[in-house]
Amino acid sequence: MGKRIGLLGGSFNPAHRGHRKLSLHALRALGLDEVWWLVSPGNPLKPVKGMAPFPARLASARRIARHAPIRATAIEARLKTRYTADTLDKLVRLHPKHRFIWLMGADNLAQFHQWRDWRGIARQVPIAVIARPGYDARAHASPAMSWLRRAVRPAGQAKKWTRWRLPAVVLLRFRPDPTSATRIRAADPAWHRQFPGARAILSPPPVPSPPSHAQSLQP
Ligand SMILES: Nc1ncnc2c1ncn2[C@@H]1O[C@H](COP(=O)(O)OP(=O)(O)OP(=O)(O)O)[C@@H](O)[C@H]1O
Ligand SMILES: O=C(O)c1ccc[n+]([C@@H]2O[C@H](COP(=O)([O-])O)[C@@H](O)[C@H]2O)c1
Repeated sequence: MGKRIGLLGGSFNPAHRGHRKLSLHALRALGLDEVWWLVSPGNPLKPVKGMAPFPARLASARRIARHAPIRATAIEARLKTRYTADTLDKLVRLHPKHRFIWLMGADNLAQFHQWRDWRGIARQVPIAVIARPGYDARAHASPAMSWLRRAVRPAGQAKKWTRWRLPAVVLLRFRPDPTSATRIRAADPAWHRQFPGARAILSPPPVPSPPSHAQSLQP
């Protein structure tokens, strides 16, 4: 049966309670069946330096997602995609009965215009933007938002997102959570060591590739 699924892409370097809270809020506000976390093999706009190994980031996401309708996945590693537009193309074709909505924090909306084919993404799936302390003004003034402004839907109609004509954006506001992975890394740069087999990537590998075991990881 087709499900209503929220997709939260992220580096999860590491995953934290902000990810969990925004996902639980989106589940309620959008009437979702599940949220899938797409742990990125490598955000095209972020440096490899300082990025913990994929298995440690995925393991941290699985730990934070426990006992909730949230699935921390290696979908992008399995599909061999890094750009969101490519991931969505493949996911929509792989799961024709499911309905997908893209979730992002306000910081991501502020730089959304730098993503490959961002207008195409907005025409492919609705987008729910979750308020984030310190970023909301920048997100509202962003180039992407000036294009998307006419596509904004009232938050009171958020549960009707499957019926919206695209592009469509809804801004979700709930008690803001100031947690960030940057702060967690600053307090504990070796956070990934708590996950067996985790190694810090201190310099870029010659050919970036997903881990060989990624094929066996659950969606
Ligand atoms: N506290 C938060 N409130 C709202 N959105 C958040 C929050 N934390 C993360 N997000 C959103 O979750 C997604 C994945 O975030 P990511 O894994 O990059 O975490 P982060 O804390 O933003 O990391 P970093 O500090 O390394 O940039 C992004 O869309 C981001 O905007
Ligand atoms: O497709 C792109 O061009 C693109 C550029 C930057 C970020 N993204 C995606 O944005 C999501 C959030 O990334 P991050 O690192 O801010 O957590 C994650 O799914 C990335 O793959 C995608």
